Amino acid sequence: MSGIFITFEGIDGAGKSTHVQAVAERLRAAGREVVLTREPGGTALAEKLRELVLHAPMDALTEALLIFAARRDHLQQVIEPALQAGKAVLCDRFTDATFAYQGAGRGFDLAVLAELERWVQQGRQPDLTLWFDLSPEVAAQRLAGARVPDRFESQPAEFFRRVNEGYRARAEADPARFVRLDASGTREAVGQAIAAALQARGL
Ligand SMILES: Nc1ncnc2c1ncn2[C@@H]1O[C@H](COP(=O)(O)OP(=O)(O)O)[C@@H](O)[C@H]1O
Ligand SMILES: Cc1cn([C@H]2C[C@H](O)[C@@H](COP(=O)(O)OP(=O)(O)O)O2)c(=O)[nH]c1=O
Repeated sequence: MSGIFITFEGIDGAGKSTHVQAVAERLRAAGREVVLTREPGGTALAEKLRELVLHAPMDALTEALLIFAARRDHLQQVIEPALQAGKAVLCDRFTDATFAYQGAGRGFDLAVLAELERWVQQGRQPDLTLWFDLSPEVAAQRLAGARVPDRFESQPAEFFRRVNEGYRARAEADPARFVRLDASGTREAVGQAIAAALQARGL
């Protein structure tokens, strides 16, 4: 069985974590070995970088470099070996998040991000990206009281509107890879849309 790389994307509170497990169970039931991971993070080194990125003040280039450094380690230590071994890798966020948060959200140079993407990923892209498209207002309502906000979650709604539009631009640039989910529906409706998308790809 060949490996498959699926990423989950969307603004904070869009519902990604809620659905990762169900996708894992579906793939396991179909006989696949599944690796569940996340970014920034997924290795000991990348989790240390995650702590810094989420909590230490820094400028935009430093932030982008740390995120891509974490990604490089994650790809080499976890993602690539799992894919070579024929496993399914489910990753809560990947490079589309960098284009959406650092690029569209913070206004960092997209051309520099594209160059870092090329260096770090050497052509590796997810096979499928599930984009949970949700308005910042609904996401904020869902998150209210749910958890302590990190450096990103404490941003104003306008920031998340830009981030969501950043995701839209990435999805429009690569429609074959992306599935846009209307994340404003019930958990059941979103789950059904995900199941349909997986089924359409023979998963
Ligand atoms: N379709 C939905 N309708 C209402 N609440 C939801 C829905 N999906 C998720 N939630 C809730 O919204 C919050 C954020 O969801 P979560 O999956 O943690 O988002 P993310 O991982 O994208 O940040 C959680 O409290 C979750 O239980
Ligand atoms: C992967 C990635 C995440 N982020 C941000 C988005 C999130 O606010 C934060 C952590 O993501 P996430 O794992 O979704 O946090 P949580 O488990 O609290 O939902 O990192 C970036 O800014 N750029 C990136 O490239």
